[in-house]
Amino acid sequence: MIHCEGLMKIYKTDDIEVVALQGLNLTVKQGEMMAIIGNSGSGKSTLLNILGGLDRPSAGTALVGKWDLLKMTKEQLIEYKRGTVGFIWQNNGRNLVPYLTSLQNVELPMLIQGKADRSYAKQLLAAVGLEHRLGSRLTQLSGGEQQRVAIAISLANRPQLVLADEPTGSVDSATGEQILDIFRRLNQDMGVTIVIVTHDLSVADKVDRVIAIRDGMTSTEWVKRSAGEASGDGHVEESSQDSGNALFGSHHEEFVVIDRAGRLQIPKAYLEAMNVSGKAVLEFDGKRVTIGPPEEDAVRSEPTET
Ligand SMILES: Nc1ncnc2c1ncn2[C@@H]1O[C@H](COP(=O)(O)OP(=O)(O)OP(=O)(O)O)[C@@H](O)[C@H]1O
Repeated sequence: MIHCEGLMKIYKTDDIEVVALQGLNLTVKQGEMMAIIGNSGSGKSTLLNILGGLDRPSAGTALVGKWDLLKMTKEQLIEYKRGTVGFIWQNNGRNLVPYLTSLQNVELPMLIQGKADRSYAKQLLAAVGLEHRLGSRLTQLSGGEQQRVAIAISLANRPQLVLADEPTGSVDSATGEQILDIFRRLNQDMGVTIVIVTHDLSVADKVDRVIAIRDGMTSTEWVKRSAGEASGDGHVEESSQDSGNALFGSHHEEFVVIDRAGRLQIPKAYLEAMNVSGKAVLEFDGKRVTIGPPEEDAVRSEPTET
């Protein structure tokens, strides 16, 4: 469904250039529900905006379904935004028209497309548990209910892909959980691919896969283990918070992402602990690669006896 390779985004202002994505690789399968996490400024929103057709990539490959996001014309971009992809923002104001009812809000994108379908709009509101609030104006709905209307709106034009930017960011944790359960149901029932960008680590339990972005590149990936695997021998390797292993415990298997050119990101904490900067020594024993400081640095960093 999504294939990004070597994706670059450079923002140019008068006198500076900001490299927001620097060769990012990402593949998302059709029908997958996954999350992207990362520190502030790591490039999550930039990636989501590119996938949503709201921003243009600078270079690389970005394919979504049949669309090539680097080569699309303006007209194709409009068609893509209306028909292929649905977007949910943290800030409801961007999703919803406050003086319309829930039902009118869901019908609006259909009308813009010239494809009014009241019964499908009702069906979507029922799917998010709001069949009893069809005629309510948005001001009469709670934050969580408004977010559910936003989910129904994102599905109005039957997109194959839904992108959600911090969908649980402005609701309490119980409501956040409900929203994620709705996503999961829609993902299973309608087969829609869902990509969630979030700071909320509890999202990990609700998705198939979590990918971390660091400095504009995908760095680490956690894949949810099946119930049998998770209970296995219960052995979980401990490592620093920065590597992320401690984030999701034994329910997820952690992988480092290696791009086609063989590049990977080593967590800063590991490099500092090894006293490695600039260059390192790699050893391969036929099965595993070990990385360490160059010999003279290793000797220098060893404690001296007195
Ligand atoms: N329109 C823009 N013009 C210039 N720089 C930008 C622009 N948008 C984002 N950036 C920069 O690109 C980098 C990535 O920003 P981005 O918003 O994608 O990060 P993020 O991971 O979504 O952060 P947050 O979690 O805080 O939303 C940051 O250094 C940011 O300052």
